[in-house]
Amino acid sequence: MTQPGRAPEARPDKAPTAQLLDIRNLTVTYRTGGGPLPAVRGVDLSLAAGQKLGLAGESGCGKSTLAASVLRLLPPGTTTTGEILLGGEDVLTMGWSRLRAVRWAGASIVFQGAMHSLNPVRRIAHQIAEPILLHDKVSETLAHERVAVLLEQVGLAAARASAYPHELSGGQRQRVMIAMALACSPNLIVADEPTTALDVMVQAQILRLIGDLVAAQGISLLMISHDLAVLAQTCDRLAVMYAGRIVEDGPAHQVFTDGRHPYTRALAAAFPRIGDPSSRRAPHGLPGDPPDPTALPTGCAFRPRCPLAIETCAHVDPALSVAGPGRAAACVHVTSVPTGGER
Ligand SMILES: Nc1ncnc2c1ncn2[C@@H]1O[C@H](COP(=O)(O)OP(=O)(O)OP(=O)(O)O)[C@@H](O)[C@H]1O
Repeated sequence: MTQPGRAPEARPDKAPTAQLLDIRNLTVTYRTGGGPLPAVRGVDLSLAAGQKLGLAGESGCGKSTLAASVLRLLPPGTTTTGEILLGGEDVLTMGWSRLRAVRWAGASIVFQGAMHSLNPVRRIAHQIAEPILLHDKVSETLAHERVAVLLEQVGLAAARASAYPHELSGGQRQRVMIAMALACSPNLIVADEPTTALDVMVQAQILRLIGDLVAAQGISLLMISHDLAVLAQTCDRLAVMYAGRIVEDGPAHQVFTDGRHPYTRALAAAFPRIGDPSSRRAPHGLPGDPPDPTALPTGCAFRPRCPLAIETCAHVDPALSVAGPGRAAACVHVTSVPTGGER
């Protein structure tokens, strides 16, 4: 599906393409002891050059699986069908040497929990320099000069270059991960719950940092979170995922304040708006639980939790359809879901 996006910013060394990332009919099925587990089911999602797309949804809906697919980081035995076009090349079918070249330089990932992603016994300067040395084939001296620039960009003093990960705070470690993600000037950064486990103040700083850096450098961003409010603050566009499918997609502010799918509305109501004093209520969970991916209900997967479910919903699993200018939602009520206006 194609959505209008923010105009790409000037980036002399990278030619902007209409859709930098174009995911078509992606299905990902894990092999488990209990049989095949469909984690992503026929997803279409695209991202324009320079655009910031947020992907939201509750735990287990397939967000991380989708993120990992973009760089083919899924466990062996996982079946993936469809296409993931990155700059026009299909990541799912490219050879290993091309895939190695695309990782870091074409697209990079910032995972949640930097402590698990960083090597505890290597100084951070060496870890940030590693992808630069691997991809850009520059001298050690030049690589370390670039590390100093990157550290400054992510707000860390150059003196921290010699630190080991355990000598840094959680927020500082996440800044190191962002520096690594930027190291080879990728076209796309995928940030998978980049602020989970950080305190609220630090979360806001890190989100602002990611948003500012990608905007300044014209990098596209796919940011993943269960928190729609966080994504609405950082991204231009939001896609909402439920039980392995995209159920809504549209401009960030509109999706957050006036969701067209009942799940989007429930998710938006479950999180307060950051920095909005009128919404300082505790986040509350959605009633019920997401379905077991191996035993999905018939028809619409959201039906058992949906306040608007009707008989048709037991038989029809709706596809995404137009729900306004630049908007799409997958619900039989798509034209009749009452709009709530500003929350
Ligand atoms: N390696 C794996 N093997 C088998 N099943 C998996 C694997 N990784 C994830 N799953 C299952 O796939 C489904 C989607 O998981 P995924 O982690 O992609 O969701 P998520 O929305 O990112 O959730 P979270 O926010 O908790 O990370 C879940 O049912 C999960 O249990």
